[in-house]
Amino acid sequence: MHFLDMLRQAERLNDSLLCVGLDPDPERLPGAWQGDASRLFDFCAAIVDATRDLVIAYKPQIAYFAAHGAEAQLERLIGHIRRVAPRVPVILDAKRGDIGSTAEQYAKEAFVRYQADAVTLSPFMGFDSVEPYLRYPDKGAFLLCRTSNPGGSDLQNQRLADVDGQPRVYEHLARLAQGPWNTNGQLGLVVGATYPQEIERVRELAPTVPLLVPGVGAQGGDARATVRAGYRAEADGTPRGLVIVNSSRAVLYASGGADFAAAARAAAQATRDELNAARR
Ligand SMILES: O=C(O)c1cc(=O)[nH]c(=O)n1[C@@H]1O[C@H](COP(=O)(O)O)[C@@H](O)[C@H]1O
Repeated sequence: MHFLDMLRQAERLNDSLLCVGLDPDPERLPGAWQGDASRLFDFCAAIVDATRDLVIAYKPQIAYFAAHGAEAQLERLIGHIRRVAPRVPVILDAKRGDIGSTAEQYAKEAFVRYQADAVTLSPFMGFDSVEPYLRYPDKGAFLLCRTSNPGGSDLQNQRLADVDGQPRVYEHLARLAQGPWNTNGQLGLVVGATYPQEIERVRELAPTVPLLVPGVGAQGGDARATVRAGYRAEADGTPRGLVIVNSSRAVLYASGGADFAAAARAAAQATRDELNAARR
């Protein structure tokens, strides 16, 4: 199934725009697991079990596993998501971006090794660094566009003097992702919840691509403003412009105690409801 169809299906199934980010920091694991990197799978699997009917997607961040030599736990975790939430897509947050021949290897890593449904990419090196991912016709690729961190504006907000209308870098990128780069409808864009006005601008320039929006919860982004700026429904209620709103730490570490999974569920439910309230 094409990644976009999978997203739409999960959105309907769980009535949700919430993506739970799986960023397990050993130092923040609950109770006796604290500091034990062999428990990353156990922790994340418990979070998935507690939230699987509340989410449009899961987004494991590869660095949290690779930093601890825990890639096998990431593979196991994605297998676990397949078993307990087979209709929820997995976005591998890898933020890759390299020349074509190396990108071929990264694409294989994301889509063959980890069996992810989509990946995050830095578009800084241009279209030939993105194209190898598009050779997997059912998979998605989210290009960093206007990121949630303050330093995102250092480059992304600069104007391009040589392009018609002198757009900002992120505006130019939104146009490319909606048009010439989106050869098979596989592209999405990453826009931070911390900048709702820029989400609105990206949605204007890229009316139909899915937007992955991190930054609610721990980074303080506004959930309602995010949905109002980025979500677009068709007349029959079918989403035309989807937003996938990620929250990681605010869900994962809602409690540091034995009730961590129940607390994660409550946090996820509250965020899902807040997002839904904004689109109705
Ligand atoms: O690509 C991303 O997912 C991403 C882009 C961005 O602009 N900002 C951003 O925070 N992220 C990721 O989204 C997650 C945010 O985590 P929390 O701030 O804990 O919700 C982390 O995994 C970040 O790496």
